[in-house]
Amino acid sequence: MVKVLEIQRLGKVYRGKVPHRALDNINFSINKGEFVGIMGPSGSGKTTLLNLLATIDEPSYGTIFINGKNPHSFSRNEKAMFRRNELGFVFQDFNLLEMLTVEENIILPLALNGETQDTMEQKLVKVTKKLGIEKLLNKYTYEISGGQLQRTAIARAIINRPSMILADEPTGNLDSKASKDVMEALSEINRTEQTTTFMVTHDPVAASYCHRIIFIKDGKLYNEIYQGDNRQLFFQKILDLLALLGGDNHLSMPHS
Ligand SMILES: Nc1ncnc2c1ncn2[C@@H]1O[C@H](COP(=O)(O)OP(=O)(O)OP(=O)(O)O)[C@@H](O)[C@H]1O
Repeated sequence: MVKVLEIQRLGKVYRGKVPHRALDNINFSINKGEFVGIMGPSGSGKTTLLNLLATIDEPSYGTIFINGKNPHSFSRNEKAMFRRNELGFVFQDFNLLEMLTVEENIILPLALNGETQDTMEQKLVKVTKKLGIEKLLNKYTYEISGGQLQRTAIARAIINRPSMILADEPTGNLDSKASKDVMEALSEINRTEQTTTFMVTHDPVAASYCHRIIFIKDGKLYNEIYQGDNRQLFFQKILDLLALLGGDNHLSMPHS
């Protein structure tokens, strides 16, 4: 198994009048092609962990290897290149640019890398077909629905074929129908492209699409569970663990 992510003894202490240990001795790894979710109560350290993986914040101790590289040992410019080439980001509020069309938003990472018009066109066609948004290319972001916005953001995240997608509450701003569309799109991409995906979520239905969920509490690993082949049972296990954790769970059932 190729490890795309390896986290060793990772810790983060926020310095302040009263220092706060937001992450404490975290160890885990993610294999190529895995779809892993992270859940935990508010304040448990999920965003902190995501920020460290995204290289926008520095660990206090421990190491992170992504694709065998330790991006925290890089210079500022190298980190920016690393983010652009190795990571794809999907956010709760989409982070698309309003003054650009769907097409322009999606090809932005390629344009920044100086790719040719032909290459951009080829990659655009492939990725937008996969996400079922090929008819929306000339629309502006205010002309499309939440689910379509998130599928556009996913297209932008994967067009460079990153080593890993980091998704931060990708269904947080969506109704249940759009959430289902987005989670099915992420699953399909994970399955067909072997895109390793790491997702923070509070939503147990979204989480039930993952192969594995890691639970954290007070900055420490608490438990992890695997989907197996029964998503309904996995969903129930997620609810049970959230109840144990004292997490906020939505008591809706997964869509079949
Ligand atoms: N910049 C900061 N300075 C000091 N403390 C911080 C900072 N950022 C986060 N914290 C603290 O670290 C802990 C973990 O926060 P974090 O945002 O990672 O939690 P979370 O699991 O993402 O929460 P939520 O689900 O509410 O988004 C919290 O107690 C928070 O108050």
